[in-house]
Amino acid sequence: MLQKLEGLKTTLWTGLAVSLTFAFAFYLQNKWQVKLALIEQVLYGILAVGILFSAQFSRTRITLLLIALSLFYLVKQGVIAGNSWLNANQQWLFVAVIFALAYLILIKDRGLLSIHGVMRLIGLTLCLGLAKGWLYAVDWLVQYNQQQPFIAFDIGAMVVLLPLYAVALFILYQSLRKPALFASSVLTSLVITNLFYQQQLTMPLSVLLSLIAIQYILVVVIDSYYLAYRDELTSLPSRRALNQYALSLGRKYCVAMIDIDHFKKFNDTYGHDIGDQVLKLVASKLATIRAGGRVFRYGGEEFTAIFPRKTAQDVIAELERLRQDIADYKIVIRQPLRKTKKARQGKTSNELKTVSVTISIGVSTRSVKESFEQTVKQADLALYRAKKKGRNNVSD
Ligand SMILES: Nc1nc2c(ncn2[C@@H]2O[C@H](COP(=O)(O)OP(=O)(O)OP(=O)(O)O)[C@@H](O)[C@H]2O)c(=O)[nH]1
Repeated sequence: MLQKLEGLKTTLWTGLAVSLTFAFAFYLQNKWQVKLALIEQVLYGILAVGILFSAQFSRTRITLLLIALSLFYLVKQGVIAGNSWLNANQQWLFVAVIFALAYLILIKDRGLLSIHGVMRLIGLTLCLGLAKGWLYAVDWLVQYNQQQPFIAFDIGAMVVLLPLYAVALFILYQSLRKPALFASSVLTSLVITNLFYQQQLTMPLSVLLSLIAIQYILVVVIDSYYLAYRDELTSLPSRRALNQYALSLGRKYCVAMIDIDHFKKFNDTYGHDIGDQVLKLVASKLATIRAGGRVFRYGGEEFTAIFPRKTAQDVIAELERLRQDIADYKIVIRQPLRKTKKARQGKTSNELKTVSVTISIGVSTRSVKESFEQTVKQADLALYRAKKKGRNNVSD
């Protein structure tokens, strides 16, 4: 049910933003070429800020990535010994980084200074081992193929490309499946790092790493913003965003309170998970609001629409359109057959069922000297009247 590419938008936006940043960097290279020495110094600051900032926000995976970038840069700059070892093991380390990125996509952000942190370090060490094993395996295959040819193509040439494409496809899939800025950013970094490694992208290491590190810092900033102001389930702006928005309203506006009818019964019949999916669908319909309105998730199965510079009379037609749109929407759900023998045996049911929900709406125009909270209260009373009138209607 509802198998959509929910992360498509985030993936495309991230790809576009990163491509534009790099295009811009190329366009402006005359400007920064002369300041390379400064960029090399500033990068230390960017990396340090990124590590502290991401750690503060418990974005462990980003902290780990930035620590790895810092170590790499310190070695490359000769601050830490090991550059010749790095060059000699370039291929191995690159494959290990590819595996490590896939690993980071699979795990969750957990406290670094805890048992989880130790587990993550073990996981990353395993990636190094896995990469070594892969190189040995390919070596062995190449030798075996020379003695008894059984593979038509040059497998040796695929030693990096094969894991790279496999992991890139895996991360692309994860990134498209659900909106996740982290996965989308890792994907773009993987593409960029590969272009750099293949020498198709020529720019100083310090500039490349600065752009990548800034990208990860932005991921933390944007994700934190969304965490604070977006409702996680519906992706609509949250109650906090509503309160913030209310402060920017002028004297003339109207408020609509929107509530799903008999949602408790719906949850009881189909289960909380299906209830969640339906909430998401209703929210996505409400997000198509016109007439200059903005919709927020007020809480539970209640939403609020604000129309600046409008009266209730101006927006009733639009609210009616939304109400009708949702009432007409046939939602296909996969109903679990909990009581059947098949279900008891742990087999999932494939029974598809079409359901629909309705909404009731109460709308109120702000009166002179009325506070935002008072207008919301009036809209709530109108909603109560809509429910009393039999639900699935708009009341003012
Ligand atoms: N699945 C799901 N259910 C939720 C969520 N938030 C609130 N609910 C449920 O929404 C239901 C609200 O029920 P009520 O306030 O009694 O109202 P109602 O059943 O919609 O009936 P009317 O509003 O009178 O039409 C409760 O069962 C809550 O558990 C959520 O995020 N997900």
